[in-house]
Amino acid sequence: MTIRFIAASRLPTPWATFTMHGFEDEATGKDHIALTLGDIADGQPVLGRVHSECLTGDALFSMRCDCGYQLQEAMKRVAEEGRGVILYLRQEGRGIGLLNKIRAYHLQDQGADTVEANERLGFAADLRRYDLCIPMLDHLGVKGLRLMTNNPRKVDALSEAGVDIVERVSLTTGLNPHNEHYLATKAGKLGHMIALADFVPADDIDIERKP
Ligand SMILES: Nc1nc2c(ncn2[C@@H]2O[C@H](COP(=O)(O)OP(=O)(O)OP(=O)(O)O)[C@@H](O)[C@H]2O)c(=O)[nH]1
Ligand SMILES: [Zn+2]
Repeated sequence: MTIRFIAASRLPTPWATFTMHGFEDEATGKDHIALTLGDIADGQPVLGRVHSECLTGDALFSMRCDCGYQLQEAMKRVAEEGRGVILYLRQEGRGIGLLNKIRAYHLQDQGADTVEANERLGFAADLRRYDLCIPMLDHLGVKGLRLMTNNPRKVDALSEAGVDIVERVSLTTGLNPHNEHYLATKAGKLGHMIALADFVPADDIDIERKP
């Protein structure tokens, strides 16, 4: 696998002005990005998130999942700390791609849960890989992560790939009537370490895009 660094630029957001680093995966042709803030190459563990693309949640404000809320919260927390990294991986739909995710959503509209829908389409529940994080983090000089996630498989997969996860930081936000069942399935079938009672409800979150 060859991940090639292409270019970096400023990325002003409502929470901080991040540096955006663009990478290309030469094997798949996919591009991935990292948002960074502060000095993350000083050898100390870095607050971080490894976020999988969810066009519907991240860009279209979908309430079916918690992805957009988690991304916003992760960016906010990194900004508050003044230091951190967010790897944004183009592994849409847990690796099945956008159009297959829409197929899966169609099955979910008819009653399947998120895991059953993937299986009915002939996919495993989760096809993501995390080894591409290693060259990205190496390029950025990150030595260890305090990783914001509720997904134990992500922690294991990243550790197995060679990322030093020094701590798991919970990221429970964005609960709403449309994603309650989805989140319960993640806890029940995918092993996510979440209890619905811990969630910050979506109603309490501002989508802040003021200049
Ligand atoms: N196939 C499929 N993918 C989904 C569905 N809902 C969200 N996704 C994708 O799931 C990915 C996010 O994964 P999640 O399981 O929500 O979260 P996670 O990254 O495993 O764990 P956290 O770090 O706790 O957020 C993104 O790529 C989304 O596009 C769904 O119903 N079906
Ligand atoms: Zn999502």
